[in-house]
Amino acid sequence: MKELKHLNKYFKKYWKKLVIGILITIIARVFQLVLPTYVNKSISVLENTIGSTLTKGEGEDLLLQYILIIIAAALLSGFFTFLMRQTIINVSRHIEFDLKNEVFDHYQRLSLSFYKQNRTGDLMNRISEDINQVRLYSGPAIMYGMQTLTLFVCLIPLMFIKAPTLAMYTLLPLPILSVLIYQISKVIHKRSTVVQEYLSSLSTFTQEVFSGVSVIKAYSLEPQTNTDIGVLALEGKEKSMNLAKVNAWFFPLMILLIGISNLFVIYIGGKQYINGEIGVGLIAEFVLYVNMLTWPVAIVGWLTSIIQRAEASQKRINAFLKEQPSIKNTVEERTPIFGKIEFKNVSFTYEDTNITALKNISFTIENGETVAIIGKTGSGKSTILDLISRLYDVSSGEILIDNKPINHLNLINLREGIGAVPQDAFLFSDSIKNNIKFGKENATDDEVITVAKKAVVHKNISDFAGGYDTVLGERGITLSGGQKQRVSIARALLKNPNIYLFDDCLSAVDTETEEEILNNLKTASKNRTTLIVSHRVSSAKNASKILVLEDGKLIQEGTHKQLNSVNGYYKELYKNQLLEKEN
Ligand SMILES: Nc1ncnc2c1ncn2[C@@H]1O[C@H](COP(=O)(O)OP(=O)(O)OP(=O)(O)O)[C@@H](O)[C@H]1O
Repeated sequence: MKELKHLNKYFKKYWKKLVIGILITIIARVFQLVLPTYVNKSISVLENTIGSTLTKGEGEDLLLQYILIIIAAALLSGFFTFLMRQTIINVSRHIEFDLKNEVFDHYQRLSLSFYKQNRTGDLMNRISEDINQVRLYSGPAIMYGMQTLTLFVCLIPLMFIKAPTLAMYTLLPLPILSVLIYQISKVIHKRSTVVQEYLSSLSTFTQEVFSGVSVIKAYSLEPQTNTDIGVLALEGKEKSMNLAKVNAWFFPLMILLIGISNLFVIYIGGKQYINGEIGVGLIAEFVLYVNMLTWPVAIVGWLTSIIQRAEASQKRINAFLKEQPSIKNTVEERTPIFGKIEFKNVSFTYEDTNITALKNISFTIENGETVAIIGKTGSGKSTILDLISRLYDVSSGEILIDNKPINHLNLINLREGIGAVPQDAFLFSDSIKNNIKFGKENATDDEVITVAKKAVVHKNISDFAGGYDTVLGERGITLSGGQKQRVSIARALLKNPNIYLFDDCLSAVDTETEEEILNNLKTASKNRTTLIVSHRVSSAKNASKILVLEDGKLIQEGTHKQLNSVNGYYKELYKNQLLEKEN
């Protein structure tokens, strides 16, 4: 129950509704108790009418009266049962909603490294399936628990008062039932955890298949994918069958033990009736009690299993809630940024792979300067941009923005001041307009069109039947790689930040369009610090400074002219790219 303490704050929040719900549960059960007593009384009326203690008319009147009482009590019990669900189950839905929001908010606060370390399927499972298990505890478990408790407290003493010997024999098999159900529930819990884990890996697998469907089709991997899913499905079938086998014991066992209890009532009650110790109506009353008690007794075992499952699920949820973002905003006051960037002996190692992506890098970019970063693939270019956005913190050395250590800046202001265009542009399943407006929610249509023109994508967008309202992604059209990159550039331009980070975002456009965009960027990013990561010299040559990286080290630094005048990586690259162009 240690893990479930996390829910106490929600129980406190909804305590009024919960208390009302519990009171209603008690009232509903008390009305239910009327039925057996009045069935007993009705049978006694029949006995007395046949035995001529009552006249036929009196008997019929009393019978009608009792039947009306039974109907009224049943209606009232039904009404309160309805109210009980409306309150307690409602509370559990509120708790589910709050917990989902809490987990989602927390997910959003966590750093990029958390997402690299955990599978998407697992993140989704904890926020959906695990929270659902917890909901069963916070609603149905409380409701059935209260029902059971009320029945036990009211019914068992009542039975002992009415017929102690009969009560003892009747109740004898019920603890056995409870223990058996508990044991079965334990096995059910174990096996359903296995099924749950399997479902989690199945959803991760299918999600990956659907996301990578174009690769699967391009490589004709459908048969292999089918075989893989077939193997997974078979494994799932076996696990579900194991669960079904143990589930199958649940109801037969219950019916067997109710049967035994009923036999006791009829046999022991019958003997007591023959001896004149009790009336025949009491036997009927006790048969009804047995049936009323069976489900609550079984539920004791079931509740234990629900609580265990909820505990396990809450443990998984708490594990993520305890995760602290590795990048934290420790500065409350606003620190708008202007654009000077300085790297001082910066080294950076990715914790998960232990790859040292940057080794002792130092450079300064003045406010409003345009700098290009060039280097072989994997040389650490994107890592430099990620460190400027503080997606990661340096392992050693220091980054200064406007002469202040980067971690002394308000993280939100820092990121607000940066317009980043990543290498693999990500667009949401929404209209093109909204995708661009992601950079500035309240932008006008004219502003959107202006930046789209600067990113040289306006014509492409206008050619679509839906224009800027064309929906992208799963629900709509797919843009080409170059179009995506340009929409992504338009998004950053709309933000109008003080620092632009363009990560190889012109790689999928032809050189003419590249030239046009670069010219537009020159005016758009005037007086804005701009970093352009590229493999092409054409993107870099006009920068006021070019940084050349190799294997995480800064091997050359200077203008196009300077670097071209000395032998080295840059001159070689320029020569090769010129040759390529001529050919
Ligand atoms: N999130 C990550 N986790 C672990 N290692 C990473 C991560 N991102 C990059 N790396 C590793 O760090 C090194 C530098 O990667 P980086 O992406 O900075 O290179 P790059 O110069 O931008 O390459 P490219 O030109 O191919 O984009 C590579 O060896 C890469 O495998």
